[in-house]
Amino acid sequence: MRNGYITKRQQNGCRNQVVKAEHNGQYSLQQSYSRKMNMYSLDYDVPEAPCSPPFSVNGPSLTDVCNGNSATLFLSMINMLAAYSSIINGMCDRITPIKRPQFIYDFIVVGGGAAGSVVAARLSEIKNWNVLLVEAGPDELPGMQIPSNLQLYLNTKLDWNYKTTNESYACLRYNGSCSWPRGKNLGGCTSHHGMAYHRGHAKDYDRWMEMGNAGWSWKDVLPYFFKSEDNKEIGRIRAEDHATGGPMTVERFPWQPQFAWDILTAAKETGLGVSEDLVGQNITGFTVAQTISRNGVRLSTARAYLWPNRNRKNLHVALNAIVTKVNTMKNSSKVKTVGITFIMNGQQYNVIAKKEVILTAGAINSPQLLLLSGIGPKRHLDSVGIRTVVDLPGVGENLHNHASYGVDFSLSETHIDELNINNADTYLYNQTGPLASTGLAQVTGILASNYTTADDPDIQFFFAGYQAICNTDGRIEDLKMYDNKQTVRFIAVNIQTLSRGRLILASKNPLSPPIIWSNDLAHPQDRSIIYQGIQYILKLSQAETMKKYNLKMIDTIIPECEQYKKNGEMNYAYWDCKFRYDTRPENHQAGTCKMGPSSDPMAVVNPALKVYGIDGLRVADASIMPQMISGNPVASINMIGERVTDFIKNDYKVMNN
Ligand SMILES: Cc1cc2nc3c(=O)[nH]c(=O)nc-3n(C[C@H](O)[C@H](O)[C@H](O)COP(=O)(O)OP(=O)(O)OC[C@H]3O[C@@H](n4cnc5c(N)ncnc54)[C@H](O)[C@@H]3O)c2cc1C
Repeated sequence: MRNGYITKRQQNGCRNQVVKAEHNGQYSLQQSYSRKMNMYSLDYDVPEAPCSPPFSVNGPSLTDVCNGNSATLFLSMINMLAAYSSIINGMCDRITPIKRPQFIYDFIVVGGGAAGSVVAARLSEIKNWNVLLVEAGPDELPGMQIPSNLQLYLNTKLDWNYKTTNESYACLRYNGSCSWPRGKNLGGCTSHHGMAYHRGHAKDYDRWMEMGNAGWSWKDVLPYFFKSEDNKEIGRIRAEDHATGGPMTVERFPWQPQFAWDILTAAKETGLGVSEDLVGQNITGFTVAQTISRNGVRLSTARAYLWPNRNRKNLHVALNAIVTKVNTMKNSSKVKTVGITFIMNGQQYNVIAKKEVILTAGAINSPQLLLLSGIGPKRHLDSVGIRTVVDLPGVGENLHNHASYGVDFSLSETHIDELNINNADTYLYNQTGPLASTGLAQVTGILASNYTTADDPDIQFFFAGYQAICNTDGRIEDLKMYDNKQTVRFIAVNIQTLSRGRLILASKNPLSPPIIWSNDLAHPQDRSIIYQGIQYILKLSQAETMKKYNLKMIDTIIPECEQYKKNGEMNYAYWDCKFRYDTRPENHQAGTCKMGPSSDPMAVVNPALKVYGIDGLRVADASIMPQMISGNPVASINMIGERVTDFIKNDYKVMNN
């Protein structure tokens, strides 16, 4: 039976059933929980289905990523039921990885994240093109599909675990080293991210055009956002701003805590404004975000683009396969891409790309791979003993990210754990309730500081709290509880970063992480924008609607910053110090393989995303953005994936067949 597995006890007609199997892979924990015994039974049958086994993917389970305590059995039950649910875990829809590659492909795509999944899926639409997608990590795990588990698998082996170094203006509490998590699995960061759907706005892309990138204006890119989108909320939001029928489902989570709606009321009361749709008519204000999810289940880009095409004979996916080099050949004055080298299951493969290699390994790994392949600044390559193939000074430069600061408030209400038996039961049964959401992380807002105008806003707001997540014992940054009270976090993000850092190789060992220097917050305007965001946050927290919660700001003491307080007053100098000590790097890194015209000596790719000075090699991910867009970037990176495949199809004069 494909869906809905029956337990042994059900088959035996036993009254005290353990796992109540529902239709279509939906389950209920309710009757499996013996209140008297205060424990769960783990009695179940393995399904007889022509699908991959639910635990075929090796990786941490919920019990591994949560703090081991009395809830262990409860967590392992959720993990198991999620794994066996075809709706949540989709074991009948997943791709089957190859055991070994062919010797030659038409196209090789490196990295299966927000861009790579799109590129591999779209290229393999052409039946006579053979496509290999190579991903360093494994497939996504069952527990990752539950929205409330946002970030839960970071800082495990499914994370590249990058750390920046030598920061003078950021993360000073951690000796100038910021944590930069990056997904190392099929889906890349889209299997870990907050799922908020945003596109930036018209001015972002028009700025790219002004930098010399013809064909990237808002008018040019909008059709590609539409191509990937399947919006489920047309009616509540305007049809002309959205599209249906694409692979990326965009919806709202089915559950919001009351506090989420109260933030919107507070925004109205304080004149900060509310928007029904931040990518529609009103690009500023506060809103409950639309999310990239499908019926209450996370929708990574791999799930959206690759899973439906799992049966294509011309699409091969290699997992746990780390690319170590792009191989090139010099013929008179021309350099040409030959293929790649990668390591899978301890074995090294050299695979040829007949047409092109497309790097979609993200803002850290794409430039790292170029450098390892001898494409980058000659002086740096000489210093690590790599022969220069193309002297391209911009590789690894122009690194930037969004940075933010979060203010915590404790509420008068007692903390209630949203991860409880009833909510888990609701989720497993019909993918609704708190587990089908990210709590307050689904609320966002966008406003303009006094450096800009409302049509080009530069501050975004995120929130945290009311998330049905287990205790990770500090492995990821948890919201702390104070006096057993509910706690919430209001975060102000600068979304128009002026500071720039760089990334270089630590050595020529492809498995060593690069040296990353973000230089976050070095530009005073970047800190000043966050400060203006904090003033909006304080205003919001004092709104009439918020009074019932009796919000109390938790002002964590940073000894180095106390000197700036004047008569206890939290002035600009004090906040400025706090931003530098307790910096919150967002996860929107970009710019390290900058797109630009040939006249720009720091450009790495041209507007068709071809790497300068070499044939048959493109980069298409967050690294090509000359300036990160002013919002959450996944939809924009999907758009880049859609665009590059159209560039390629045009170059080869092919139509989909
Ligand atoms: C915790 C978190 C929350 C976020 N929240 C949001 C949000 O709510 N909304 C939003 O829009 N964005 C969000 N983001 C940002 C967004 O997820 C990233 O910007 C986006 O996924 C980057 O896309 P990419 O294709 O450039 O890289 P990735 O998605 O990271 O994909 C790169 C892939 O390449 C693989 N790879 C790297 N090197 C190699 C190699 N040598 N060989 C083989 N494979 C390799 C990686 O393993 C990875 O799978 C969030 C990110 C994080 C981490």
